[in-house]
Amino acid sequence: MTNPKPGLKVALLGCGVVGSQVVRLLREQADDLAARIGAPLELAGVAVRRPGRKRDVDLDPALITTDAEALVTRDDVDIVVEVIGGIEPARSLILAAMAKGKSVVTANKALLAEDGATIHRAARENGVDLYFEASVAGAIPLLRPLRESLAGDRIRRVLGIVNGTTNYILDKMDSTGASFTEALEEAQALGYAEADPTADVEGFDAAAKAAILAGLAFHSRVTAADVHREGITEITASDVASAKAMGYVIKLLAICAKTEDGRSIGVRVHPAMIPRSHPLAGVREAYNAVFVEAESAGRLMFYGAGAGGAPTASAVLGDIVAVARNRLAGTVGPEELTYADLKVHPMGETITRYYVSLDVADKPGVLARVAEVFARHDVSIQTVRQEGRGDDAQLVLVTHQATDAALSATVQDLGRLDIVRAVASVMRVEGDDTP
Ligand SMILES: NC(=O)C1=CN([C@@H]2O[C@H](COP(=O)(O)OP(=O)(O)OC[C@H]3O[C@@H](n4cnc5c(N)ncnc54)[C@H](O)[C@@H]3O)[C@@H](O)[C@H]2O)C=CC1
Ligand SMILES: N[C@@H](CC=O)C(=O)O
Ligand code: NA
Repeated sequence: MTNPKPGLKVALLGCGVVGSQVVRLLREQADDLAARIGAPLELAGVAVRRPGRKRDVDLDPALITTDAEALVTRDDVDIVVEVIGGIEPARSLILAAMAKGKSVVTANKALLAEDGATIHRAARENGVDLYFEASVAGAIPLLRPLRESLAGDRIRRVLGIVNGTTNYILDKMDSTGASFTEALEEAQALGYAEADPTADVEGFDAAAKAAILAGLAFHSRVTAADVHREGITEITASDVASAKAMGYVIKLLAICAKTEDGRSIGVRVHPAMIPRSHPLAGVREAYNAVFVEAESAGRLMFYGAGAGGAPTASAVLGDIVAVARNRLAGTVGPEELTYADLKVHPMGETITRYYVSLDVADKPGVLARVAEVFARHDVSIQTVRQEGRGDDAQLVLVTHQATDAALSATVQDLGRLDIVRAVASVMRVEGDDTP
């Protein structure tokens, strides 16, 4: 095959789980990529931290460098692919590359959620591309559909499972009755969770993704600090069993929603019970799935692998092809739009439902006193289930919709009642309105 145009040179930053698969795919699919782009791609260099390390891919020693800054500013480099992760030196390297006119592809959700403003501004000012499909829900085409395919619609809500590790843990707890610790150990043994899994299990990874999704969906600036975040470390086998008994399953959800009046948005990540009939309930193991609800398109669901070297590299390669085509055409893709400038409202204003499990004294009048606390805060109860256990009983209540502030004030007051031995568990209930 002859290629009519000169090749485009790609500099790769980081050669770990994702980077090594990017190298493999660039190599294995070189002819297809050249045909699709209209010019060949050439790996100009690979910046690594430890050159001697054994990797999943063989690298020509001549391509390896530890001087990432020199690589990204080299005159012959067209596209920089950043798969190092973290804030620094990733941010400085991306900015240095853009200042030299290179387009950038990154999978770095942490950086985009913390300081996306700086990176997007640099792309705009330097007239270069910034593509980041791999940063949210790995292989799943999600950001490009939001930025491009749905550019003619109005998005109301984005709701999904965007962290594979926590979905694997919750799925194992649900299907085998395992404890959180047992399920986490399994996830680590299978390589889903990091040795330090804090970013996954405490919800930081999902919160960064929620910030990116909300920004794109609602054309507003949203950072990780704006996202209400709760992880899954407190979920017990007994919570999972109670959810099951009531026809629910517990999932870590990312929810980005515009208020009814369209004046603000809520962005939150927390575990929630969803009905077992909900499509997200069937998302098993480490898979991700995201619902997008738009005014004209209605409900759309995106499903697939949210993590892993090859799946994530697939999204990176898709971005490289798009950026390469843009460069050959002398253009750039759509830039970040924050014209709507919607503010993120506090969690207390969010409308949601609660599941509340109380250990109470098993004597007459208990239910009435508990119901009075709900009524005092104007929270209506949808269902009550009571199980006697000798002197004690367990009372399980599910509410109708109310503000999160009213619900949490209710729970606080319930804890003060002398007949309540313990507030055993509290969880939000979501998805009853989504088929
Ligand atoms: N692994 C996955 O499933 C997914 C990862 N991502 C994102 O992709 C990025 C890369 O993730 P992984 O490949 O999993 O991480 P990793 O830790 O396997 O690879 C990162 C590599 O960068 C190297 N590195 C660190 N500092 C460097 C420097 N200054 N110069 C050159 N190399 C340096 C590290 O030595 C390491 O080999 C992160 O932003 C991550 O959030 C996104 C979606 C899924
Ligand atoms: N740790 C993340 C990987 C991709 O973003 C996850 O488990 O989903
Ligand atoms: Na994606």
